[in-house]
Parts: sequence; C-alpha cells; structure tokens
Amino acid sequence: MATSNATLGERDDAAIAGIQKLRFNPLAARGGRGSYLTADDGRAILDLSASATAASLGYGHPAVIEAVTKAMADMAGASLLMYPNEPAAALAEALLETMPGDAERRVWYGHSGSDANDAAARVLEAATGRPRFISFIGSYHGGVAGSMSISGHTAMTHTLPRPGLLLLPYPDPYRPRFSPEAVLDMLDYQFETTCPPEQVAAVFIEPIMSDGGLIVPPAGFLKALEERCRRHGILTVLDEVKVGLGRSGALHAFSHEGMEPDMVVLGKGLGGGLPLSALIGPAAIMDHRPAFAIQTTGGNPVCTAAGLAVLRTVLDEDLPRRAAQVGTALMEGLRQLAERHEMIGDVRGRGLAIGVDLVTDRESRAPVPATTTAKVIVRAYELGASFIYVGLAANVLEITPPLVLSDAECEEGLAIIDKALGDVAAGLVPDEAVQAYMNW
Ligand SMILES: Cc1ncc(COP(=O)(O)O)c(/C=N/[C@@H]2CCCCNC2=O)c1O
Repeated sequence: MATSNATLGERDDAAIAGIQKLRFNPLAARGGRGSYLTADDGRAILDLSASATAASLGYGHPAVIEAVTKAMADMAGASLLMYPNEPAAALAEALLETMPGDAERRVWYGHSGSDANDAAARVLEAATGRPRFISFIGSYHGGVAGSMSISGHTAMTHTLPRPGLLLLPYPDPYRPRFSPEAVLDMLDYQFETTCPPEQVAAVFIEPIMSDGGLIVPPAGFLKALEERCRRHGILTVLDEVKVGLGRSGALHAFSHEGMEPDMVVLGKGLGGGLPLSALIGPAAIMDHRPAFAIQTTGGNPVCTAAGLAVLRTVLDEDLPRRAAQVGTALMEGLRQLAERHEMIGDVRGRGLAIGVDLVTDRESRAPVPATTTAKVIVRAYELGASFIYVGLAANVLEITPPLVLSDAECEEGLAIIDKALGDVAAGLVPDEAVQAYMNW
C-alpha cells in the first residue's frame, strides 16, 4: 500500500505499469484549468502540449463539463454496441456534415487513435479483400497490434510490421533526402514489381507527420499521392488524430491540400480529454459486417456528448481560424528566437501544430543529441511550461497547445522556451537530470 508521505510521482512509480508511460518531464498533475496543469508541487504549468493534443479545449472547458455532467446525470446506457444513443447519433451526423463530397458514409467510434486505425486496417482488408497497405517511415498510427503493424515509427521497431506493408519515406522539405517526385517514383516502381497495386487496400498517411518530426509535406505531394491511389483503386486513410479538428488552421488538415480522403481517423482532441475516436468511411466498407470491429463502450453517450461539445465549440468559436492566428504568432516568435539561438534549425508547422527542429549546426542540419532536446524540455518544465519532443532523431520540440491558448499565454510560452534554450546552451542542465525523460 502507498505510504501517506509518498509523492504522487513515487506512487505512480510503485503502482503504474511502465509500459504505458512516455514521460518527458517530472510533471505529476494534480489538476488543470484552461491552458494550465497544476503540478504536484502546486505550480501552474503552461501546457504547450495539451496532453499530446488530447486536451484540445484545454482543461475543464465549461462546454465539456456541462455536456458530460448532463450525460452522466441521465445516462443513456454505456454501450452503443447494444443500443443507439442521442449524443452518438448527433455527433456522427455533425462529423459527416464536415466531410467533403457526397459519398454515403458512416462513423465508427473507438476510444483512441490506436483502436481507430486498427479498426480501419481490419475493415479495409475485410471489405476490399486486399491484404496490403502502404504507410510511411516515421508514421505513428497507434499502440495496439493492428495500428502498430501499419506504423513506421522507430519507437516500434521491436515489433514487426504486418506482412506486405510497404513503407515509403515521407518527403521532408528541411531534410530533402527523398524528394516528393522520388517517393512517388519509388511507389510506381513498387507497383510495377513487388507490390501489385491490386493487392493494396489503402494508404495510411498523416497530413502532417507528427511523431515522426512534425513534418509538413511539400505542397502537392498529398494530392499527387491521392491521384495515384485513385488510379489503382487504392483507398486513402487520412490519420488526423493529432493535427485534425482545427489544430492545423483548418477543421481538417487534409483540406489544406484539397484532398478528398476515403477515410478519416479522428481521436485525441475529439474527446476533449475523454477517450473518444472516430473512423469516418464509405458506408459500403463501414457496414461490411464480417469486419467485426466491436467494443462495448465505443461511442458511449458520455464520451460522445463530450465529443459533440468539442466539435460544436470548435465550429461555433471558429477555433481553426484562432489556431491559424495564434499559430502564426507563435511560429513568428519562435523564428525570432532563432536569431538568438543557433540551436534552432527550423520552425515549421501549420496552425497550432508546430515543430522546432534543433540542430548542432545550420549547415549540416545534423540533429542535436537527444539529451540536448530532453534538457530543453526538462528546463522548460522547471521554468513553468510543459511540452514534448518528437522526431526519429528525437530532436524536434513539438508545440501543440490547447486551441484556446491566449495571446498572453503564447508570449509566456515563448519567454520560457527562450530561457530554456539559453540555459541549456550555457550548460546549466546536467545529463543526469534528463536520463529518465528520454524514452523515445
Ligand atoms: C497521428 C496519430 N495517430 C494515432 C495515434 C494514436 O493515438 P492514441 O495514442 O490516442 O491511441 C497518435 C498518437 N501519438 C502519440 C502517442 C504517444 C505519445 C507521444 N505523442 C503522441 O501524440 C498519433 O499521433
């Protein structure tokens, strides 16, 4: 049993499984309001990660509290699997309204981006009879077997990808080792040789590659990929779990490229902190019964009530525009910091999906060591802000604050990042301070 004087962090160490942790700083959360989490030591910590974007509206948003309280007070069951409920139907109708084109579609609900991508792969294979998938090196589609097996993130190389998966490089304008043309040529060559397109059910792609390094693909790449897929009857699955629902400066990040995806995966911020994901796809696929993607509490009335409150708030308060505005200011501020901090090689992103690429020198663009990235994050936490790092070289600060971040909070975050970068460059953070926070 926990001893009364153990800290929350010590109790977490003693009781919670390490396999579900990916800790980037010592923050142990006691509470949270708006853009801030309350740390175990009582400090208000500006959350520039929004719990890896799950807290899309920040913490304790009144619209979510009201919706969840109402849904709990008169609970329409706990299982969409067994009976329809109003919030699930209303949210599905609202989500379908946001989709481009007039295809007949259906919504499947899950609890996480992981289970939604897993369901997508399973229903696609079952409904199309095609066993192969395409995805990208650096992609992160989730942490359950089916979504891991179609991911290309180096954090998962201890598990094998699914048989027949074709992993392509994701074109990166800052490190253009593979141009978009070369990637598409590689795909064409695969189609001509070892990956017959008629065997491929779908391509999974993030419109901005998040965990792989917050990479915005070169203009036109996504559209060109979509056109190739169409040519071969290969469906497109846009994984918007992290950058969707307004974060990129548009409701759907795929719309920046004029894409009309066959399937869209939403999660994280959809639930406003509650476990909720949504897979939107063609009715012919989503109603293919042998696919069997059932989960007892998927689409329950409490989580879907939260999701409906989130979507309505995003739309009613025009948060995509807000994200574009604040994101532009934040990126401009970060680019100004680059004038003082040589370590900043690149600032990139869309809206409030922002990456700060840290390099040893701007000529070679060689990533900084992971310890350096981790030091910036731990030092920023000591100074009052929390965010994480991404990238296959663990050198990209990921800045994805709540969509309700205020201008003042934006300035506060920039000041903290500025000081953290300076303190790390001055050697003020010892290596041993970050060993516990370098987990991928
Ligand atoms: C594009 C994309 N698709 C699916 C997922 C999986 O979502 P869940 O972790 O909610 O199952 C994710 C989750 N990404 C990781 C989760 C691990 C912690 C590090 N940060 C993330 O955002 C994602 O970014």
